[in-house]
Amino acid sequence: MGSTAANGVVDKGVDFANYFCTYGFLYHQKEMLSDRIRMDAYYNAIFENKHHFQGKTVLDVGTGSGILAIWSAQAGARKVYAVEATKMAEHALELVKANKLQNVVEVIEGSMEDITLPEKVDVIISEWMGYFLLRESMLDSVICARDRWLNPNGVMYPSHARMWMAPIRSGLVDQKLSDYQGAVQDWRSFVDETKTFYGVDMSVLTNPFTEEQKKYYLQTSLWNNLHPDQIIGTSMVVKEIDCLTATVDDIRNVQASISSSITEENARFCGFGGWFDVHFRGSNKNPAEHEIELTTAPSEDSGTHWGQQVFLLHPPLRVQRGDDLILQFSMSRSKDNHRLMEVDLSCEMRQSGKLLPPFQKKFYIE
Ligand SMILES: C[S@@+](CC[C@H](N)C(=O)[O-])C[C@H]1O[C@@H](n2cnc3c(N)ncnc32)[C@H](O)[C@@H]1O
Repeated sequence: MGSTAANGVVDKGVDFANYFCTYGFLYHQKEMLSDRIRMDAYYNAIFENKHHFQGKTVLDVGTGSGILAIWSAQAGARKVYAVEATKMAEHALELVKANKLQNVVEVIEGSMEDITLPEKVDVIISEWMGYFLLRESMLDSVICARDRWLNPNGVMYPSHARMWMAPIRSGLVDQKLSDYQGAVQDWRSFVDETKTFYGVDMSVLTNPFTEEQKKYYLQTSLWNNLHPDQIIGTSMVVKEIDCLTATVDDIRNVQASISSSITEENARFCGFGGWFDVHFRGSNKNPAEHEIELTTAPSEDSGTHWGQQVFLLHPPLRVQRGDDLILQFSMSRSKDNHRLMEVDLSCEMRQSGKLLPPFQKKFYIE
């Protein structure tokens, strides 16, 4: 069942069952708390910029276990409002008390959109990023909180975000094609057996089954930890977001005309890798003393729980160093679940100065 009705209104009950429920489990919070790159970035952003926190009021949007609220208090905040939609709020409260910060951190169980604070805040901190930055659409809640509760000179943690893409090579392209072919082959045997043993001809469902499997194996983006060697062209910035000024309309549909030059000789172009970074810079009026970056780019020795999203091309193409890829990128929210995304790509390739006909691909970020 989708969480978004035909008129675009989100059904909060379904959204809770589909999206929030996993955040109510400690094992899921632990996964995020164990991501050293994520943790170090937020920790350093707070403790290397204590001037933003000392004596200030802070709002932590989606506090989960309470970690960012606790760090904000330890960095000297006067008051921290820690808002969490799920029952994880109860664990956050226990953790706050166990760390003797209950006089500073107030845990509020409820949806950010529904709750009321007694005052405006100087800092909004949140870890709202999903796969390829915008999956989960949690930034909407942070924007809503900012518009309602941030003081005019307040700062956002993080303050900026970017989406990136680059052409890649990947053996997943062969594996997924083979998985798809195997599923279709298996369906044929299933149709034969059902007719033989149970007297029902299922072949009328062959096309819908094939379409379903095609979407699953060939058009759904994949979580992957890419090695930097798998990148075969220059990286492209797809979207830049200033968290202090962005609106929900700015992020609902992401569109970009971008290009990449192939940097590898005679490479197999298997698709695109997508990732993001965020920065903690404070604001123009109130800059950070130490700017911190959290990147989820392919890395040789360390990865984040976000990994990268891989969009595979079937069939892969042979490319040469100096070839240009000219890309029209469009990402919008899935019609029946605003937290999932659909990506449309149109790609033209200039090989040895010659423009080849464009190809179009549709992908789903599920
Ligand atoms: C990615 S987790 C981050 C948790 C914690 N801040 C951390 O950094 O470890 C996001 C949390 O925000 C909560 N959340 C998402 N949208 C929310 C909303 N609109 N109101 C309140 N909580 C929300 C989720 O339930 C989840 O616990």
